[in-house]
Amino acid sequence: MRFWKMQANGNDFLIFDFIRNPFPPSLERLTRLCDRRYGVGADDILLVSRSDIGDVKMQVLNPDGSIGALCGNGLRCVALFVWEVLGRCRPDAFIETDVGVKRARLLTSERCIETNGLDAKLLFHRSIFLSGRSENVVAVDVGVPHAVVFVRGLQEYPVAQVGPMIEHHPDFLPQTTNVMFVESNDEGCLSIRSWERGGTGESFACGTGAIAVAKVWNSLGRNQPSTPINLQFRGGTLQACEDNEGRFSLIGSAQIVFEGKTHEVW
Ligand SMILES: N[C@@H](CCC[C@H](N)C(=O)O)C(=O)O
Repeated sequence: MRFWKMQANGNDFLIFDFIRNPFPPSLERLTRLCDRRYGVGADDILLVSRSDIGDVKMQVLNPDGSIGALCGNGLRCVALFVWEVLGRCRPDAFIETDVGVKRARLLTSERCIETNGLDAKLLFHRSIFLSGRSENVVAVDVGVPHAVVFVRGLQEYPVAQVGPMIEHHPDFLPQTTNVMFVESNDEGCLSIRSWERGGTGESFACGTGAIAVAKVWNSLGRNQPSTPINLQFRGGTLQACEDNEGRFSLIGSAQIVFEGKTHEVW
């Protein structure tokens, strides 16, 4: 089966075209391809299928087989797929997700893609206790759940240890949560390391995570809504901006890395 390996700010995906492939393999077989040694390697699988209300529908499949209702970086990859692979007209793409139709727009001057209409809702702010430490966490719903944690010494922070503890913490039940570890410098610039739920682990960027952090930062009065915020991830910078109605736009890059075909006995 054909697939497209894509990346958006280092958050990498395998895209499968369920529009032109009438006999897709099982989801279990697809997720095995996320493995970086036994498969192709990807943070998530993105399934592109027909939509009655948008250009295409995007479904997000995590490496452990769970479903994500939205993927901020994935939206830009699917928009590029709609333009480059499906050959639809630019500069807009309307992508159906489990949390509504999102618009993507090519910004030719910057070779970037902007997505719009992304909602973020603050849920709770509390201290949570983990083995031997406690962290202040702000929970934000961006279609998928996020926990935003401000830390010091981000580059040395034990993301791989603390990430899974917060991901599976009982305060987030019945769901698990993505976790954004954030450090602000003296000038108010925000650096983020993202821990993604569902078997992904630490990723190089997270689009919905960028919006969660921007929402918290605006709600703390550290930035005026309608003023764009730059969020520095390991995989590069994403720009988020909240409009008057509290909805976000997100700007970042996306790229098709290569096209492949799985072996018949895979
Ligand atoms: N694994 C996430 C969905 C993917 C989030 C993504 N990387 C993004 O850019 O927003 C989940 O199941 O919540």
